[in-house]
Amino acid sequence: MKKKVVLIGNGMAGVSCIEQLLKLSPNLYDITIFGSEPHPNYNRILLSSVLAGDADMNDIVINDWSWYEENHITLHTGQTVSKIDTNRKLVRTDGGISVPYDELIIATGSLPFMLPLPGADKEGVIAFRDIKDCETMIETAKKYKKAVVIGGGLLGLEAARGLLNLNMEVSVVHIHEYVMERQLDQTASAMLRAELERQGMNFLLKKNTDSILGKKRVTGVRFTDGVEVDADLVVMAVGIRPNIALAKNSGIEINRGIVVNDFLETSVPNIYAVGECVEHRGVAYGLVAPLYEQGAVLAKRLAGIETGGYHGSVVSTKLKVSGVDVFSAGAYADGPDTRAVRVQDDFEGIYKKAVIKDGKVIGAVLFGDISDGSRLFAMIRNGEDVTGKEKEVLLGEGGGKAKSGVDLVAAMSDDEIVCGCNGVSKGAIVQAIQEKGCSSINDIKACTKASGSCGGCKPLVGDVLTYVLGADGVKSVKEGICGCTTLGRDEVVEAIRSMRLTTSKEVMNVLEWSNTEGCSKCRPALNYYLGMVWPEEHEDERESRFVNERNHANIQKDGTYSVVPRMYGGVTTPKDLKKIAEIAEKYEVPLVKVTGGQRIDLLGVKKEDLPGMWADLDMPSGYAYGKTLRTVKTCVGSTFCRFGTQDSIGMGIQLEKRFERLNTPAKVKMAVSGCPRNCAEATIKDFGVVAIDGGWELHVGGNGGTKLRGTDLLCKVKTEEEVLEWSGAYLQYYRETGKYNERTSEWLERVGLDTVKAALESKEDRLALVERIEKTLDLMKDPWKEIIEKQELRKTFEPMDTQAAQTIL
Ligand SMILES: Cc1cc2nc3c(=O)[nH]c(=O)nc-3n(C[C@H](O)[C@H](O)[C@H](O)COP(=O)(O)OP(=O)(O)OC[C@H]3O[C@@H](n4cnc5c(N)ncnc54)[C@H](O)[C@@H]3O)c2cc1C
Ligand SMILES: NC(=O)c1ccc[n+]([C@@H]2O[C@H](COP(=O)([O-])OP(=O)(O)OC[C@H]3O[C@@H](n4cnc5c(N)ncnc54)[C@H](O)[C@@H]3O)[C@@H](O)[C@H]2O)c1
Ligand code: SF4
Ligand code: FES
Repeated sequence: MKKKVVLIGNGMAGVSCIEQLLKLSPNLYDITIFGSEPHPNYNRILLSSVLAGDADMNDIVINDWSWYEENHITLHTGQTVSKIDTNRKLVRTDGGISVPYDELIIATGSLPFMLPLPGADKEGVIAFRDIKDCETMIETAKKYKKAVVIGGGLLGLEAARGLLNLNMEVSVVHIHEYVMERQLDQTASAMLRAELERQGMNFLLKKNTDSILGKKRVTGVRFTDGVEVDADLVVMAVGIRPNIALAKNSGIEINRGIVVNDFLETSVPNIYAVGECVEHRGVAYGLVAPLYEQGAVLAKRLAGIETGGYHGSVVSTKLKVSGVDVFSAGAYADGPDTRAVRVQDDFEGIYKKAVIKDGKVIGAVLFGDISDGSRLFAMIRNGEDVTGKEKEVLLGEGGGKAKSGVDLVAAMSDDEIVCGCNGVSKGAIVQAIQEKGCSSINDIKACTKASGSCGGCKPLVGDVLTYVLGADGVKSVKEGICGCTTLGRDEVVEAIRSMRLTTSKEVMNVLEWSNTEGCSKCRPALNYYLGMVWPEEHEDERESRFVNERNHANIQKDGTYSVVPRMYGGVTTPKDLKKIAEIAEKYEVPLVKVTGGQRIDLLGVKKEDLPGMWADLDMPSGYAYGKTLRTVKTCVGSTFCRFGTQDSIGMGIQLEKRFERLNTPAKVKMAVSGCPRNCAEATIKDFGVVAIDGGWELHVGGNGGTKLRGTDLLCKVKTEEEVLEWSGAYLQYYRETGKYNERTSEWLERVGLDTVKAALESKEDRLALVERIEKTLDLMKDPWKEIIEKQELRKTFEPMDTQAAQTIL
């Protein structure tokens, strides 16, 4: 009869150990696994990517249900082991299941540390540890606006970025002056904070939380200095504690974690422990790479294969926030007996530091350019002597660094881990290249999962490829528009054009999307690109749009909507005002507000009231919700103002009537000022028109939002017809070359003003662009009218549908 091995904890470390064991000795044991969570084994690391919208829950499963079946593993999910009877060698769960073991592995992970604050038990106060927490945040963001993340470490910052992507306002509360102080020095930390602030994160530094405010649900946070901030959601990310209660109650020796020796043996015979619950040589790890190393040693031990044991790990980390490159490894802090080589380039926003002690690199911090990360990490782990060539560690000699990445790969043993997040060794990657024909980082990702999580090992995976195939044999890697494809925006649009693809399904099939359903990132993008290339042939895929664009109204924090009717150029009439007032009364609208774009906003409307209200209003949609032309703001201009040189109202109305309903990569705002005093603030708009003597100045690429940008002058023209021609050509060029979700301010910086000017310079080119934009504009219909008229669309606004509609994305 086979011996019985039982694993407590269906998480990353324990299951990885079982995977290794199955590889070494597939038939040695009867295997039983218990997991408290109701899911099969998944990649916890990627919860940050799910929250940020870069991955779906399906993408993060490491071993699905069938894997357990195929390997004859008995899996009990939703079962927490509550007792280990070490005398009778039995485990018992809270659900009443009792199973005997010959060998027992405890891999219960960690518990998030929840600050024991008054009010911490209120609704809306959560940790970020598992799928449930991630789902709670996604759901909360649909209804609420303000999030406070307590803790500016890796987890807190990744949670904050995800919540920003979910359109929440996010404040990060940190107890120290510098965020990520456990991984970064002050210079790198300050650079990181500046970048995250630019992305829209708000920081409350040197703040100690005193209490959580609110009745049943959280409404705010108070600090010990008396300051209070509003909060609809509080995420605590202030560290973790090894989950040791079960071991403790079973008489197993614990300290901070479950104490193990180099062979992962606990104080009780036949009981082992791996993962975050473990304390080895006084260290409890909180990153997966060491846990995989522990698992590999334990697997050998259980398989009866000789092993030198586990001797501890040096760790490296990379923050998984898009647009930010931060890397930290080893002992990064300066000490009395350390010296450092530093490179700082304020122009490019790059900072690199290698800490050296006794001739060896013992730690590194990189910001802005982390391409040296894996090379430095290998040097730290190998303990290579760099005496006399310390500067070359970062600066290189004659262009080359002390040792190239490929040299370092050559010196690595096959067992050494290249991808810490997924536990992939150099040997496994070499095998995938030699036996499965992998020749790019993406091939390796598909075959072995290496580089698929934090991405920090990409340079090292690249070095392994170069080491095996030579520089010419490696296919270059590019980032796809989302995790479902390796194709970039231009390639996808080109394929849509040349292969005449007209639906998202076709694109995903023909271009071999890895996830055949797409994800929340690519689905709306494809819908836009298809509509842009094939305005007549492509049928708008309503289900691919975000909730606001599906419902043609802006969802508010309490789940109600706001209604903004179109008012061309910000001009209204007493008749329309009376009508709006009556409708506001009829539907008991709680708030009527004039917007920044000179429109009237009716806030707090129930979803089921929307179609009726639109019908009563009988006005076009103001599109206050869409990736389209929002408003054309105007000043009073020459009609009334004594400084006005041109009719800015008339010009604004013409522009708005012409481009309303146009789908654009991101929202577009316009303004027209009647003279250079610029009362309509045209120079912070996507397209701003400013009247001058004898003509108009056309300004482009402005943005008054979080990433403030003043416009660039595109050109000066004389007539209103020219304004319409240039604006049409400009918008169409943006539509055809912009990335989905890219505002004109970002697009202009990417493609360059000179490129745009060159594209619009000749009248012939302008007219061709105008002809294409007109073709699209001719097809646009008012969405409110359409919903009022079509019963099947109207139905989706009935109360029963609310839940179903909201779970689509
Ligand atoms: C959002 C997020 C992002 C992260 N990003 C990174 C990253 O980029 N890089 C990195 O290296 N690390 C990262 N980490 C940390 C990494 O996920 C952990 O180090 C790793 O998951 C720990 O593995 P483990 O198996 O020890 O514990 P876990 O993965 O927590 O697994 C333990 C499992 O045991 C179950 N369990 C506990 N007690 C019992 C019981 N009595 N009976 C049955 N089941 C039980 C738990 O429910 C859990 O499912 C991240 C963590 C989070 C939360
Ligand atoms: N990219 C990655 O590698 C990654 C991402 C997420 C999580 N993780 C891991 O998950 C675990 C949990 O992450 P974490 O960031 O919670 O842990 P952490 O211990 O790394 O950071 C917690 C942070 O919270 C701060 N803090 C403590 N008390 C506070 C208070 N009262 N108010 C405000 N700030 C306070 C600390 O100064 C610290 O910087 C860690 O092991 C981490 O390594 C890793
Ligand atoms: S921009 Fe000039 S024309 Fe327009 S309101 Fe201001 S001062 Fe008058
Ligand atoms: S180390 Fe994170 S993906 Fe490889």
